[in-house]
Parts: sequence; C-alpha cells; structure tokens
Amino acid sequence: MSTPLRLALVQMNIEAGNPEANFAKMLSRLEEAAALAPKPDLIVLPEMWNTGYALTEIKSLADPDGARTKEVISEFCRKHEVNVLAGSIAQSRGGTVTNTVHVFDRTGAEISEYSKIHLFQLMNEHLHLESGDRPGSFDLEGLPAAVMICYDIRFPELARKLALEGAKILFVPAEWPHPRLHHWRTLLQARAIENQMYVVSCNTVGESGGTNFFGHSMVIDPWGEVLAEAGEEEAILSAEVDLGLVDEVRGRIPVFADRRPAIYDN
Ligand SMILES: NC(=O)CCC(=O)C(=O)O
Repeated sequence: MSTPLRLALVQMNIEAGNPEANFAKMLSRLEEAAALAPKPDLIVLPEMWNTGYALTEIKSLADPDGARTKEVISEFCRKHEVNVLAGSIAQSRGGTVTNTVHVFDRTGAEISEYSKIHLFQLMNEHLHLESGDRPGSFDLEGLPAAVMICYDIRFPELARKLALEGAKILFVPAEWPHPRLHHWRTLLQARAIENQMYVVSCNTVGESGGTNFFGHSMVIDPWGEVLAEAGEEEAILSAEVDLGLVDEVRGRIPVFADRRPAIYDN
C-alpha cells in the first residue's frame, strides 16, 4: 500500500451571475473543509463556481486571466498547507471566455491549468465559451493525476488518453443537472472501471434558471466501487484513497497490456 490521499469535495449551491456571493461562499466552504480532522490533502471545488451558467453575461462576469481566483486560492493553500483543485471558473482572456480549472499545491504554487475541451451544447456553452485543446494531466505531489470537466466524461477516448499518459486518479468538477442522474453515475463508474483508476467527481446543487443540479458528488475506486457519495444538498464529502490499489487492479485484470491499438486506434 502507498500513502493514502485524503480528499474533501465541496458540493455547493452556486448563485448564477453573482461572483461576489460565490467567492464568499467558496472561501467559507474551503475553511470548513481545511478544518476537518484528519485534515485533507486535497480539496476539490465544482464546475463554474464563480459565475454558474450565467452565459449571456459571461464576458463581464468571468475572472480576467483567473487573477482573482489565483490570488485568493493560492493564499488559502499557503495558509493551510493544503492542495486545492479549484473546480472550474469562467475565465476571460483576450476577449474569449473559457471554462478553466486551476490546481494549486500546498505552497500556493499553481501546478496545472486545464480548459474544458468538450462544450455542452444543451446548456449553450458552445455559443459563449471557447473550448480548450490540451488534455489535463498533472502531477499531484508525485501522484499521476488528471482532470476533465463535466460533459468531458461522455468522451471515453479522452479518459483513456489520460490513463495512457499515466493518470491513476481522475478529477471531474461538474455542474450536472436532473434528469440525467443515471448517466452521471453510470458514466463515472464506467470511466473508473475501464481505466482502472479512481474517479473523483464534485458536482453542484440547487436550482438555477429552471435547471436542477443534483449533487451526488462521488469517489469511485478502480474496481468501480463507490467509496463515498453525497446526497442532493450542500455538503463536504470526504474520503481517503490509496493509489496503490490502481496497480493492484491493473495487475489482476491486465487491460492495458491486452489492448490492441493497431486494430482500433484512429
Ligand atoms: N455542465 C455540463 O457539462 C453538463 C453536462 C451534462 O449535463 C450532460 O448530460 O452531459
């Protein structure tokens, strides 16, 4: 067994179009999470926590270059000596807005930035946001990790690419609503089982513009077993994972060794 990683997932209600309220809530939830005993190694936030899906006003609401997010969360990480995967934010740069995750280590240094590759047309993302074009692998204190955002989980090719790049744990900040709870649970478990890795998803809750976000943030192990799952209210979900289990599962069922990419990769 390797060193366990303690996780805390902030499942929160986001006020669409109100970054001030969302920053205040996010910071107080981060404080709560950091005060848990035992203290988490990594705190995870949900998708678009600064603005929600206020897409028609997104250009004026988005965080320019992510500067405010970086300053506030980096300072928090330094103060509490904790890593934070800062969900995603609406971030503006040169007239475009992206749906972007920043990851910070315990010293407050930014260690990764990933912008959502697949924009969700059903919620009009493609009309207001620019998509990213670089997969989100990163190193978390020596642990091979990766991030995808919400709708991205419908694309198994991306998760497989991240696994092939070495990821043993996949983080999924999300803002995923009813009525697709069945899709959410099934897709997350499928990504964990087929790639034999941990999947850690942090969703939002609450109603916004007639859409109901259902929570059910989850921590799933490389066998596809659900280690922890939140309900439909605000919560801080905690769990402990051991990435040594990934090697064990990959050894028991050698999916990666048995692949035949010459036949089906294109
Ligand atoms: N924010 C999103 O990407 C939502 C994705 C979603 O709801 C889906 O069904 O896919």
